[in-house]
Amino acid sequence: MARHFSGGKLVLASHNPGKLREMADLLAPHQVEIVSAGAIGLPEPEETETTFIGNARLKALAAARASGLPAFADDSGLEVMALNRDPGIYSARWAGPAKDFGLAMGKVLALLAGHQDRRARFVSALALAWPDGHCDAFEGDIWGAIVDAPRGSRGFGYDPIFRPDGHDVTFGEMDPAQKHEISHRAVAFRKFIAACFG
Ligand SMILES: O=c1nc[nH]c2c1ncn2[C@H]1C[C@H](O)[C@@H](COP(=O)(O)OP(=O)(O)OP(=O)(O)O)O1
Ligand SMILES: [Mg+2]
Repeated sequence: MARHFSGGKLVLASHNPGKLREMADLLAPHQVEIVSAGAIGLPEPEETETTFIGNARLKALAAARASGLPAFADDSGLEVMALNRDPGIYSARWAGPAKDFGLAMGKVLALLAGHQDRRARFVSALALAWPDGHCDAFEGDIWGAIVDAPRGSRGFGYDPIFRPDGHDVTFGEMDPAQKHEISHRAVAFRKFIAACFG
């Protein structure tokens, strides 16, 4: 059984501004007072686990223990089928220390050159952890294709090269409200809300 969140402060254990914005948007309809990990001086932990769920738990638990408050983390990434699911859990690291996603997207496109199979999926693992070490985690995904060149400047990260199945536009071109309806993060978020707020 997942532990219920019954209001009060929640630490958003992420240092990625694009993700923090999406997490805050998704939480907006619920009774939550959010504070970001950066705002209360928490460091960015090293992501040493080998799965999205593992790293989401690690980030949420580190923030909950350090702050004494419940903490919510997302670990996510892009899996490209023809690249043996790379960059996967290394999606942030492919952008290098400068967090240059132009570089990371260029790398994906260069490695995919000549491949027929453009299938890819975004994955999001969300974890809610408590200072006593209790933690619940939820995963969501969305399938799509890698386009030939980046399109659009909305969203963040790899959004301009990912076109979700059933749509003509990339996440970089899509209205943020529509991305919030269908994204990997939205799918995981619905499971989280049903289990922890329902
Ligand atoms: O909706 C998305 N649209 C585009 N790109 C995305 C998305 N979701 C994850 N991604 C890519 C970029 C991100 O940098 C990486 C996650 O890596 P990940 O370690 O979970 O996050 P992060 O290091 O950026 O911030 P933090 O760990 O502080 O939450 O995958
Ligand atoms: Mg990270």
